Amino acid sequence: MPLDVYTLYICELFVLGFVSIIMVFAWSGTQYDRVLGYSCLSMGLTLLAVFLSSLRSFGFQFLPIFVGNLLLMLAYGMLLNAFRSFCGKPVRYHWVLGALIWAILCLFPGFYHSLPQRIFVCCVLCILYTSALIILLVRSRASLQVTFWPAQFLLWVHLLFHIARMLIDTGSISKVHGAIGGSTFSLYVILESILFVIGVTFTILAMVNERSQIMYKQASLRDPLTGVWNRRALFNQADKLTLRCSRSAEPLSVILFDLDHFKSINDRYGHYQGDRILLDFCQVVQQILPADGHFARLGGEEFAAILVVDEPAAASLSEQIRSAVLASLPDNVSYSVSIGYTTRWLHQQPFAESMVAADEALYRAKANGRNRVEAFISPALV
Ligand SMILES: Nc1nc2c(ncn2[C@@H]2O[C@H](COP(=O)(O)OP(=O)(O)OP(=O)(O)O)[C@@H](O)[C@H]2O)c(=O)[nH]1
Repeated sequence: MPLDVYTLYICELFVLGFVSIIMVFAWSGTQYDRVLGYSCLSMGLTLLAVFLSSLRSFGFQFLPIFVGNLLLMLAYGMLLNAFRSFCGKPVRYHWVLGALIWAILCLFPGFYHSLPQRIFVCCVLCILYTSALIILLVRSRASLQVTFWPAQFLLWVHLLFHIARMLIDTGSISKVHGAIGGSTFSLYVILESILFVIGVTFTILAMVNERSQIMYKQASLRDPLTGVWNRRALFNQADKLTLRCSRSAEPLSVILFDLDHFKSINDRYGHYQGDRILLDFCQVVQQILPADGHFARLGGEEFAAILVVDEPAAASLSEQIRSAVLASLPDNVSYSVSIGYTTRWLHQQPFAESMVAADEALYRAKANGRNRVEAFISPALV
């Protein structure tokens, strides 16, 4: 059974209306996320463009040809803005370029009255916009683990369709009134655009949802002030490292840090300065620790690191950190740190026991005058 252009038209208007409503609800539900905001505008403009295109069957020329396609280019521009916002890029003039080119070309009667030329330019602009969306998607690969490939697939199908249309659609006038573009190829254009609109709507919703989930997950594992891992993340990581070390018979070292007399620093210089010292301390430690070390803020002015290194390496790193902290004078404020560490080779014991041992060493560092490094001494050796 051949596809009927009028039925497809109604389907497209219905689908566009429906996805526009979904987008508006999703946009308000996400506290007016910019990506969804631009997507709403894109859907709304496409709906208007398709409606104006249907006026061709009532004998209109200017509204479907000039205004309809102009709105379609603006809709692509809004989609570009949505993807740029997703990448964290500012919205510039790019989104209006397609519409501008269309408006200028329509000033030439030769172009305005030539269906093949209009189809060719429309295809080129669609290909350019879709290519830009693909490039932006590749740039945001890091924040898209699940949605990346479906989104790529969708955009590549759209791109290839328009390349094929450029080669196949000769612009022969359709005998059926009301076809988008007015050519016999219009049936396929409407069909593809219905599928693209549905696909792009759910892809954008999935992209925004995935990004939020990653953000919330990151936030639940990071310390909001310093940006380093928090206690929960450290313990998650510790479980993995303990398993790895027990399999490979590698040593696991735990180092605990506690800034000295931090209360008096807060009292003397203020809480804001105290925060700056916490940030400085994290910077100093991260410059010294090996890249595969895990460093976290346990709370207040207490920090911990877990590393797959033996005792001499743990002692050397601790000493380096202690002296680097002393030499670092953020805003000319001097501060110091007490450090306790422990190293274990056999990992039958839970990780929490290593924490208790390192804490015991830290307690001795404080008791012995602060600004020093102490190792855990096993009771069997005392
Ligand atoms: N500026 C700032 N201060 C904090 C933060 N979290 C905890 N503190 C302060 O850290 C101080 C910790 O004080 P104490 O536990 O008495 O320890 P201390 O003064 O460092 O003394 P010792 O550990 O014995 O050397 C308290 O005054 C807390 O208010 C924070 O996020 N920012």
